[in-house]
Order: sequence, then C-alpha cells, then structure tokens
Amino acid sequence: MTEAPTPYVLDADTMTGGMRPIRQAVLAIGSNLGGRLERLQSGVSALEDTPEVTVVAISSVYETDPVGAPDGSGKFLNAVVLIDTTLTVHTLLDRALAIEEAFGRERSEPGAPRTLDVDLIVVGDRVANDEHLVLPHPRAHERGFVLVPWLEVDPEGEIPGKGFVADLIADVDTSGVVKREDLEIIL
Ligand SMILES: Nc1ncnc2c1ncn2[C@@H]1O[C@H](COP(=O)(O)OP(=O)(O)OP(=O)(O)O)[C@@H](O)[C@H]1O
Ligand SMILES: Nc1nc2c(c(=O)[nH]1)N=C(CO)CN2
Repeated sequence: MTEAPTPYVLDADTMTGGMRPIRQAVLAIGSNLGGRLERLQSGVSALEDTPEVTVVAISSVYETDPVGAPDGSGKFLNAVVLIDTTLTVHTLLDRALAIEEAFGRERSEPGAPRTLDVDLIVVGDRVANDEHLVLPHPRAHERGFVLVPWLEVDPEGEIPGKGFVADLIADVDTSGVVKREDLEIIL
C-alpha cells in the first residue's frame, strides 16, 4: 500500500523561499519608576541584542505627564524606537514582554507604575486582534507620548486605518510632553 503524501502547506515563509520578510516596526517605550533613563537604555540595548532585530532610529527622550494612570503616579520618560525585524508579530511581542520582565516590571493594577513598558505600535501593515495582541495599538493615535517622539524620527509615520502621525497629533493635547535635551538613549 502506498502511503499518502505528506501535505505540503505553503506558508508565508515558504513563499519567500524560507526567508522571513523584513518588517519595519514602531515600538513605544516608557518608564515611570526607579532609574527611568537606565530602564529605557536597557530596553533598547536588549532589543538591539536580539539577532532578528536591528534598531534603525531612537527618538529623543521625553518627560511626559501620566495618562490614565492612578493619582499620584510620577511622570514618565518615553521614547519611540524604529526597528527592522524578521520576527513574526507574536514573537516580537514575546520579546517585548521578556524585556519588560528582565528589567523587573512591578505592577499592582492596570496603569500602575512600571519600570519598563514596551508597546508594539505598528508592525509593517500587520493587523492583529486576539487575546494577546492588538495591532495597530488601539490607543496610540490618541497618545501624545507616542505621537510626538514618533513624528520626530518618522515624519511620514502612519497608523493604518487612523491616519498620518503628523495629522493625528493636531487633535491631541501634547502640552504634557516635554523633550529632555539633557537625556539620551544610545546604541
Ligand atoms: N500592541 C500591543 N503592544 C503591547 N502589548 C499588547 C499589545 N496588544 C495587546 N497587548 C497585550 O497587553 C498586555 C499588557 O497589558 P498592560 O496592562 O501592561 O497594558 P499597558 O501597557 O499598561 O496599557 P496600554 O495597553 O494602554 O499601553 C500584554 O501582555 C500584551 O499581551
Ligand atoms: N505619559 C505616559 N502615560 C502612560 C504611559 C506612558 O508610557 N506614558 N503608559 C501607559 C500604559 O502603557 C499609561 N499611561
């Protein structure tokens, strides 16, 4: 008896000859606890140390009023990082969460202070909507602490379905987003 042939399923990687396509992703990082700049620096260094990730640009560091955080939360330091990556979106999320963990995230309730937060804002033109990942990030378009640093490093940035960063920013209160000229994240 002849055996049935093994099904051969074409997936995205097979169709690209086994090479995963490079995607450009926009990541937002923030910290409002402890050595805030050191946390952001450690996060970016850990991203760059990821073999499938190349850091393309890092924004200035912005000090920002907490948005939607409990009363008494301290100001955040925020920045946006542009990367090229061959990771799938869920693997990139896993990497972001692992970096948060590595730098000792201490969270008691949603919005509570955290040592390092790494959010995926957009990843190429990928759309996701499952229990682990929503892409584009569903609140990015209304957050000055994301849009201001993003515009700085990517003047043509766009949130698919929402619009260009340069246009979205006009409808957002950016008064609590202040560039810290004295601080810098380096590669
Ligand atoms: N685009 C995304 N980027 C990062 N995490 C996401 C994204 N979409 C969904 N998540 C999920 O959100 C979880 C983190 O939730 P958390 O309560 O820390 O949100 P937050 O960072 O405090 O708030 P916000 O989502 O408003 O930025 C992660 O475990 C992850 O599974
Ligand atoms: N200013 C500021 N506010 C926030 C931030 C943040 O990074 N910066 N992150 C939040 C949850 O991800 C909630 N609120």
